[in-house]
Amino acid sequence: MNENWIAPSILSANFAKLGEEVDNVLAAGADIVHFDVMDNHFVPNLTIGPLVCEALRKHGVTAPIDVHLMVEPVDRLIPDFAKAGASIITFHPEASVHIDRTLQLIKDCGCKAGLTFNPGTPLHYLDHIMDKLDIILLMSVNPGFGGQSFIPSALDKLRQVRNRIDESGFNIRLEIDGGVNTSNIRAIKAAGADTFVAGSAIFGKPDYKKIIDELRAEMALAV
Ligand SMILES: O=C(CO)[C@@H](O)[C@H](O)COP(=O)(O)O
Ligand SMILES: [Fe+2]
Repeated sequence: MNENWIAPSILSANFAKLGEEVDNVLAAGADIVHFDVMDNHFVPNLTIGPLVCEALRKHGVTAPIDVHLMVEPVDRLIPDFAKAGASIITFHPEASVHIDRTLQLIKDCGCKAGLTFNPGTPLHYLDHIMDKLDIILLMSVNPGFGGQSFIPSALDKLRQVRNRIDESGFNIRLEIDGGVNTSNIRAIKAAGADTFVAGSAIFGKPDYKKIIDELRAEMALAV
């Protein structure tokens, strides 16, 4: 697997042919599948649940599925997503009453666990739980919709989290989600991200291999 992961957000895919869309982005060089779950309560939109995750597995998708839960409450969906084939499950601290318990639940279900931060969510939620994290997801848009513009303050937040990860000594991936495209991925990489969600930037283009190659080429220029 590549060191830096490109994670197409299927929120921007054509849902009428989702299996084919996922096959195509993976064949084009994507590393993992980013799966946005919205409940019209925690965020003002409604998307897909465990049945769709299971359907992708039954369709033959073997790549890691990165489930980004934007739901509240969060705990009762975790076993369902694990059974449906999720590989990584992240949730927002505001959606869990007991963050440590929710992280442990994800791990007990056999998945990699992560915490997701909205642009305005403080990083103190990282205190005391770094040892339970496999991934930290920083949102660079407010959650709920694809196709929004990258919020520049996310770059400083990325640098802060990169420092915290490096100082902790734990092996934790750092994922960025929202408004990622060829014009900003170099700065995002330089700020410390290693996992790059991109929805509209990839599914909005006719040639998935061309855009994924372009994203990787830009990323490689980061210093
Ligand atoms: O979680 C979310 C939105 O809430 C994201 O995963 C978006 O779906 C990313 O889409 P783009 O901003 O890349 O179009
Ligand atoms: Fe997402």
